[in-house]
Amino acid sequence: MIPVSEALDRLFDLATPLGTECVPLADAAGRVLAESVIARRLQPPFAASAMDGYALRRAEIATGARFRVIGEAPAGRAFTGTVGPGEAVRIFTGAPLPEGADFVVIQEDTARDGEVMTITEADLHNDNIRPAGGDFGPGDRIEAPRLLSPGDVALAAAMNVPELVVARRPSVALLATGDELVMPGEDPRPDQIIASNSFGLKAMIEAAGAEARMLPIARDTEASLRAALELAAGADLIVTIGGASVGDHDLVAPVAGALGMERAFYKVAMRPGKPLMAGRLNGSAMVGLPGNPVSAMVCGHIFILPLLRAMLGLGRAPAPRKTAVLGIDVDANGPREHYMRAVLADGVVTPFERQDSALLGILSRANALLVRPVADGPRKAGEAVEILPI
Ligand SMILES: Nc1nc2c(c(=O)[nH]1)N[C@H]1C(S)=C(S)[C@@H](COP(=O)(O)OP(=O)(O)OC[C@H]3O[C@@H](n4cnc5c(N)ncnc54)[C@H](O)[C@@H]3O)O[C@H]1N2
Ligand code: MOO
Repeated sequence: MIPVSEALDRLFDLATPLGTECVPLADAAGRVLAESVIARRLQPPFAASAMDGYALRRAEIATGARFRVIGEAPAGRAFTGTVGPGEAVRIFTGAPLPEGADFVVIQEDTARDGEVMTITEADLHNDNIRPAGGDFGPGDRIEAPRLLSPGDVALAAAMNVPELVVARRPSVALLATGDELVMPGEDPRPDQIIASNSFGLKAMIEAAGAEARMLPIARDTEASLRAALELAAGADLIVTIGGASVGDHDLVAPVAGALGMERAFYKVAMRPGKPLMAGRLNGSAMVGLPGNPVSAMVCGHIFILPLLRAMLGLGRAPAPRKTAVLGIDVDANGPREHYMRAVLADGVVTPFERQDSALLGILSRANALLVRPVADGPRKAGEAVEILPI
């Protein structure tokens, strides 16, 4: 068994760069920016009114002061004249500030009677003007690499950049193994169960910006497993599920080995997830997940997601952790790092009593993993601990 951090390092070594592609802005959110975006314009391109009101000269503002309204400036149509002494232009949010004006009085502080506007309350705190270039200017950048948020996409649009260069999505082949498995919706025999892991992992992998392809379930024979692994050829990452342990029907390691898998590691000091393996098979990275449903999903959080982020160019970093306050006393931990299914509420983390790695009901109710380091002593409620939001 090797420590989780060492397994992760060896896994990152399997990540090869994916190359890039160009996508329209409308499809860019959630992708990883591969080339920095460079603004092509000034924003705002002119000094603009931030409010609906009247543009005029600051020096003339006083309660009761009267102005002649000489024109209108809606957004998208500039007033082309100049505002002189005693004059104001009716202006709307987003419109260019007319020549001669250096202040916008909001309409709530005015009264209007025909062509005459009177200031009912002089408030000089805010000129209500957005300066030209106050947001960004030509050459300003959104730096790559970066997971594009909806806000980033809006910024790139405002920068007048219609297409972005992003990392290609990693392709992941998901291969469930086991004679006991049938697909959801099928009619299982009394000694069979429903294959659930590939569905949870597909959801997790696709949320991370990769493409997951579910292969047909491989049966517990060398021929079936070999045939399924051949179908996975060409994937950036092959993820097998189950058949990783030491039983007579656990064939993933021997079959992958016979097909030429170069092993990076097998067995990690973690709980759940001990029989995890990884390596390289015919140019693809390969991870063999344990079959227990919670083990597979926890290994997904701890290994698959960081690996995908590394492949996407986001760097070699473990799943981000946070600190929380322990809600109950917990016993000492053993020789494997323990990821306990837990509920995090208002900064307090409370692990479930039952931690069997077959319990998907508990995983579904959990929103965090409480991380217990190797050989950690007993901990009391109220102590600070590390957690991983899931
Ligand atoms: N003698 C030992 N036995 C076991 C050890 C050990 O060290 N010595 N390790 C245990 C641990 S820890 C785990 S985890 C499991 C992992 O076993 P496998 O990876 O070989 O997984 P399977 O035996 O194929 O399946 C385990 C369990 O999970 C169910 N399963 C498998 N695939 C799926 C799927 N796609 N969807 C839903 N459920 C699935 C399977 O039916 C079994 O119940 O080994 C322990 N044993
Ligand atoms: O490590 Mo197994 O993955 O505990 O259930």
